[in-house]
Amino acid sequence: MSESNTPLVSLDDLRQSIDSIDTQIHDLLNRRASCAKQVAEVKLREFAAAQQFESNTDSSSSQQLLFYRPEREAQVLSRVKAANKGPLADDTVAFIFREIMSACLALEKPMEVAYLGPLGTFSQAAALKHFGHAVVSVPQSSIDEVFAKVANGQCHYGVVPVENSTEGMVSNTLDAFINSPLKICGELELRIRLNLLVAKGGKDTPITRICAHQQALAQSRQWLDAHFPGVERAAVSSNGEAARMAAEEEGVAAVAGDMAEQQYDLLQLAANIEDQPDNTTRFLIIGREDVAASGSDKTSLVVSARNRPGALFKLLEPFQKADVMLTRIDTRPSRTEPWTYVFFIEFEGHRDDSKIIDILNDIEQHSIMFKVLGSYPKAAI
Ligand SMILES: C=C(O[C@@H]1C=C(C(=O)O)C=C[C@H]1O)C(=O)O
Repeated sequence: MSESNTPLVSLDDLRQSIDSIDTQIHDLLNRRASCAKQVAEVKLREFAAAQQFESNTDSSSSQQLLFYRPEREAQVLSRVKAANKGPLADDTVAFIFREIMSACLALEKPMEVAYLGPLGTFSQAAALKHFGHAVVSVPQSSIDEVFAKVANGQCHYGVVPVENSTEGMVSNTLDAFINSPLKICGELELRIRLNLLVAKGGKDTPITRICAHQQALAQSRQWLDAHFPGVERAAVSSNGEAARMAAEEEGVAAVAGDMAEQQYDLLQLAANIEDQPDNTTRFLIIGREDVAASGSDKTSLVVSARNRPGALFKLLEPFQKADVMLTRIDTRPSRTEPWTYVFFIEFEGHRDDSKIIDILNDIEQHSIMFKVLGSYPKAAI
């Protein structure tokens, strides 16, 4: 036997080591959870004291009790990734800590997160990726409903798709922001893998209709043209809904992801049918409160300029002058009068940074409508 094949330590010894490490991990997890519970008590005390102070001074601040702190969670995730020495991958370590924080936070207060349902959509996968599996994810029938549930306080946060690397912006989400009081509290990206799904037992049934959300149909258009030319395609409210239809209706196939496949116990006829191999969707987290700076943030704003030459240049010039990186700009019809537009501008930095305060003041002077949608930590996982 060559030297490299000679076990240095016996299997029994290794398993004993693992058992002893597990005991330590277990103990540390519960010690961490106890700390998080104490944090909750401190937050409660500070909140009660602030309320008391307010009632004495008759001020009308709308201070909220905030258990969940997006900026702190982003810092924890960035720190563990930066400190990771392997052999586990940085992303793997971040996912594990994501779940640990989610479980700790659930001891403080289980959060309810609204997403575009039904069960099994990419929006639900995004909600669980961002908040971890200890949150209660609450399906909604439309993006507008997600906004409404958060705005009226029935859910703590919402998750909405905002752009896809193949298909571009999700106009419904951008339009919803224009009149919404909600703030952007976070962002995340999700790799979108699409499968062609039918009911179990439907392998030999001819496919007469292919259903999916319009984004998923668009993201797999070339594949569907090549493999199912002439078969009717129907855009439905979500991929989850398409999966539900495929489970119930003979001859219906759905284009949807793994979660929908499991949720409705479907049969996969073809995997990864998306036309772009790196098909990715970016989601935003919406909430009612502003988020403090994490040290690595983005800011989004919606602005409308006077219809005159150089107006867009005037809006963008302050970024160039201050050397601030723009990460995205979109245009939508203003919906107040024809041929007027609003711009969604997204850039690096937090609205409390002095450099950004100056830029925002400058832009506000050159705009007829101006709203900061929020400053939030850059995606950490
Ligand atoms: C523990 C805290 O509260 C929550 C739980 C966190 C955690 O488990 O690390 C981090 C931020 C908050 O969402 C805190 O604010 O520090």
